[in-house]
Amino acid sequence: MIKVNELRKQYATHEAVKGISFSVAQGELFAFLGTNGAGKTTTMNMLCTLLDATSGTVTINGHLLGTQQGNDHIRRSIGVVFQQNVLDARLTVEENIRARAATYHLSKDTYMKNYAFVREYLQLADIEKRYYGTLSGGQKRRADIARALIHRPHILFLDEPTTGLDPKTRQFVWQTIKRLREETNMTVFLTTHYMEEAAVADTVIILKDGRIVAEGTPHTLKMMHAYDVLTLVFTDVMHGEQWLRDRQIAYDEKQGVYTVAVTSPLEALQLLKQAEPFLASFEVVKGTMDDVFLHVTNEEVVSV
Ligand SMILES: Nc1ncnc2c1ncn2[C@@H]1O[C@H](COP(=O)(O)OP(=O)(O)OP(=O)(O)O)[C@@H](O)[C@H]1O
Repeated sequence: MIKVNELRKQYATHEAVKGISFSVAQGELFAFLGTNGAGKTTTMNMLCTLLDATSGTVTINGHLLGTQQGNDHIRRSIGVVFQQNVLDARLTVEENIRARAATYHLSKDTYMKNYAFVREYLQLADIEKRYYGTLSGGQKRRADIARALIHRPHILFLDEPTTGLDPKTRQFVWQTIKRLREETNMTVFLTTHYMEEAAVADTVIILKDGRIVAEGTPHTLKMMHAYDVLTLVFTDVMHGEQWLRDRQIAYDEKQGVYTVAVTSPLEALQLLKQAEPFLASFEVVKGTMDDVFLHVTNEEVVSV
């Protein structure tokens, strides 16, 4: 659905995107992560035809970005939800969506059908007649997503869609995205700072200073860059410490709790079997996408 090759963006003296390449398959949930200022929004704006690339090639849904005709086709193929709310505060939600639909020259029948679709998916019944400017942040987000979907695009771009929302609204946004993907096979390109959102993506890319520093499934990234942690409390501390030292197991100790990094739950199990005679309690804590993010953004460039 999306193919990006050696994409670059130079702003005056600053190169914000430094030759990145990746592809996104149809129906994929693709998470684009990065430190502040890494170039996520710049990349997304280039893919959405809002910003000219300095160099590189991009095809979206088979259309080449950068030509008038290609950009027109791409705009019809994509829906975009921006970080900031972009609807007109003085119009109602339905008027905003209708105004958007007009830019795609949808027939009346198609508009009615598509409106019924977004009204149901985004639960607009209680807000469609209200002025956009009077809505809460969560209600605005529902309207923003409905507007992005009114022409039934194949690909939905979401730039930090849940930032600043309460947990219930975040959950609603996520359930809606999940449903859209399951029921319409929509491709979703997402930028986010919430690692738990990235953990459910099919593919994750992590950007730092305009370069890709990691790419893979959440599972492979966690295998490579996050450790599971085994915590141990010993009944017999002397014996426990001696056992760790004898086996040359690196550990941290805080207030009688010993922490050991393990590569898998199976390794934890093997250690637990050995330590069982002098063990009071234990816990295995799984590595997270947070660990991955911190690891790859604090260290040297890592290719996965
Ligand atoms: N119009 C512009 N002119 C000059 N520099 C810009 C412009 N827009 C962005 N930049 C710079 O380019 C870099 C990338 O910015 P961008 O907004 O793409 O990052 P981001 O990854 O989306 O960050 P954040 O997570 O903070 O939203 C930053 O250093 C930013 O200051």
